[in-house]
This record gives sequence, structure tokens and C-alpha cells, in this order.
Amino acid sequence: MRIIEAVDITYTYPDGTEALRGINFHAEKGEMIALLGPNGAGKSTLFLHFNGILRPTSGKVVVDGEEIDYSKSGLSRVRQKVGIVFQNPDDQLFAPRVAEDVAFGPLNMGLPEDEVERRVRESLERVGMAGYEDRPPHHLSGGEKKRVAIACILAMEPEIMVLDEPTSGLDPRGASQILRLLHELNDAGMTIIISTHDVDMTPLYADRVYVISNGEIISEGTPHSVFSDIETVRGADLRLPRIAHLIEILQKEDDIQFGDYPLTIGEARRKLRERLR
Ligand SMILES: Nc1ncnc2c1ncn2[C@@H]1O[C@H](COP(=O)(O)OP(=O)(O)OP(=O)(O)O)[C@@H](O)[C@H]1O
Repeated sequence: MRIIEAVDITYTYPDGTEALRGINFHAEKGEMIALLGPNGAGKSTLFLHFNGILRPTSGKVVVDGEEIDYSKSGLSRVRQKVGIVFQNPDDQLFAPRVAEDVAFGPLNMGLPEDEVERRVRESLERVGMAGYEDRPPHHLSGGEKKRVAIACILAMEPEIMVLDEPTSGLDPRGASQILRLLHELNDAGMTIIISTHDVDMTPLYADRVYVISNGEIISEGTPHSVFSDIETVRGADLRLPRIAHLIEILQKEDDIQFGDYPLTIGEARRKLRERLR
């Protein structure tokens, strides 16, 4: 079942910039999707359409079978289903204390105080930020702010979580922690959509990948099918995952044949062991 769908959407900013040029995108319930694209491709602009922050110039966005209703109550409904973690946590954190920022969404939903407290506690625990409740968000490091921003959305328990470059600016451990958390949420049934230009990470989590370039979707499919079209990937100013690039060099320059390029260390290990055997 398609839980979210963008149908032929275009978006032109008030200054005339055509940021989206006829995008078709969908996520099935329970999928984990990567939206891969270089800087300025339109990733953030597309995401801002998913919970009605932006309204398409043409086309429509359908969430859970219903076209977004842009009235106040319609937007409040869609925002309970679709939570967006912004690229820059400073756009999301404004309270004097971490706990207040995380409580903001659940309080707005009119939940009782003990339920709000439970959600704040559990969300901060899940992102590894328990103990930071009383800290002012503007004193946190970039990585810590990012985790709190994720906790703010988690606390609303959305069906679909949309994250704009969730691992950028995190150290390797912080990035794997966040990916592990996203896998757990996805295993529990949440639909997850992540924008990124990190091609090395993408095959580690994505069931399906969309490549966006210059406001258009130029490729879509499993990580293997998307990265097998090297020209399209490179044409969008992206590259192959490093491990696939190494295998490409071995195949082309050293004539060692592996078949399909492995995209992760695990896949490369299996292929190399088979060959060495
Ligand atoms: N508020 C705005 N007004 C005018 N143009 C904008 C605005 N925000 C973004 N744009 C333009 O729209 C296009 C798409 O930008 P967007 O931020 O969606 O790209 P992105 O893929 O998220 O990039 P990045 O990876 O750098 O975050 C770019 O050309 C950008 O300059």
C-alpha cells in the first residue's frame, strides 16, 4: 500500500527558481527509502511537500490515501502522520531546555502530561540523549542537536519519518547509532525516507533509491539497479560507493571479474571469498 505519494509535482519558489520539475515519488508502507542527490537537486524542497509545509505549484501529494488538505486542521492531521527532521537542527530547536523541545509536538497534540513525559523520556533514550533534558539546545554540539531534533519527531510517533540528511555532521559512531535506530524503527513498521548524498551509506539501509538531479527524478530502483547505471549516477554529480569503485577498477584495469559490483563491505567480502576459494 502506498502510504505517501507525490504525483507530478512541480514547485517554483517566489523568486522564480524552478526547484521541482514534475516529480513522481512514492513510498510503500514499511519501506526505507533513500532520496539521493547532489547539493541543490531539490531534496529539501521535495521533503517540505510531504507534510504540507510547501504546497506544490502543480500536482498533488497524497498521504495514507488522502490528498493533503491545506486547511489548518488538515495540516495538523497530516503532521501527526508525517514527521520531518530538518537538515539544520537549529530550524527545529527553539525552547530553553531539551525536554521542552521534545515535549512541544506531543503537547500540541493535546496528549496528557504523563504520556508526554513518557514520550520525552523514551525518545531521548532512543537517540542516546537521556540525561540532557535540562540542557539548553543551543549549547549542544551539532551532532547532539541532530539527535535531539530526531527525538522531537520520534516523540510524535509518526507513521512516516522523513529525515533530511540525518547523518551529515555526525562522527562515524554517531552516524551508525542513528542508522541503527532508523533500522529499529523501520523493523517496528515505520516508513522511513532519508535524503542524502552519502552513496556509501545508502546501500546499507535503503530498500529503494530515488536519484534526484536538477529537480527531476532521473533514476529509481533497488540500490543494485540504481548503481549499476554508473553513467546516470555520475551524470548527477554522484559517485559509486567506494567499495564498488574499487571493484570497478579491478575489473577494468586488472581484468579480475566479479560480476555485479558489490555495494557494501559485506557483499564485497562474500564475493572476494568466493573468488579466492
Ligand atoms: N527559499 C528559496 N528561495 C529560492 N530558491 C530556493 C529556496 N530554497 C531552495 N532554493 C533553490 O531550490 C533548488 C533546490 O534546493 P534544495 O534546498 O531543495 O536542494 P537540496 O537537494 O536539498 O540541496 P542540499 O543537498 O544542498 O541541501 C536550489 O536551486 C536552491 O537554490
